[in-house]
Amino acid sequence: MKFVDLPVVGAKHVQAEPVRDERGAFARLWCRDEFARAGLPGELAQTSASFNTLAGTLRGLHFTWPPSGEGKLVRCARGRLHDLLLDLRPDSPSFGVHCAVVLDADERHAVWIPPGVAHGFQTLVDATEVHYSMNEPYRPELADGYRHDDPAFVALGLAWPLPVSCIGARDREWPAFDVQRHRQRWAAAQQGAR
Ligand SMILES: Cc1cn([C@H]2C[C@H](O)[C@@H](COP(=O)(O)OP(=O)(O)O[C@H]3O[C@H](C)C(=O)[C@H](O)[C@H]3O)O2)c(=O)[nH]c1=O
Repeated sequence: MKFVDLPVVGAKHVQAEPVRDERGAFARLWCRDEFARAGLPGELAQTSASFNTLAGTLRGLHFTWPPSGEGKLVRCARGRLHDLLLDLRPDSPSFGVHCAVVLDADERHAVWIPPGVAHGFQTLVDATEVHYSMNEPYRPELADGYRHDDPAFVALGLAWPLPVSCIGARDREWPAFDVQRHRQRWAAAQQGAR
């Protein structure tokens, strides 16, 4: 595997390196020691999958408050998707930075999303399946989100490749992002964890 830094500090594009032969190919998708050497958690706690019927389906933007240490390795298991990260960690050098990677099932690459970084994706073809591997169990009480088209993010240049064909009610109704309020909640969550 190759680990390529993304503009969001700590995020990586994890590129599979298939070994091909007459039968097809073989590729390692996760390795405790290789991940540890790349500075990523060397253990996994949960894996999940989402099944998305229509091209243009949008899920996100989701993140977790401190003290969550939940990072996500996101992979496209079928189809293609536009995978987007937005750094919502006020103490990060890349706070407010967003970036996106196209994940295609045929390439078998993945994206590592560090804890506290908002994640969303939009499917680019019908019947796209997304697999998640998390290094900590899901903690719903720390999970939160903002709208994919929040004006504050649009002002940062955040955009999506297709018109949204399908989006869940919760993802339509997240509160507006306010940077001061976000910073305050983040600091309070960090204090509460101490
Ligand atoms: C994440 C998660 C969810 N759930 C339950 C909670 C809901 O009842 C149901 C669907 O959850 P949610 O609507 O959050 O699923 P998505 O909207 O697909 O969110 C996912 O896609 C976005 C882009 C992400 O980055 C999130 O990490 C990931 O949760 O599964 C669980 O039981 N365990 C879990 O780990």
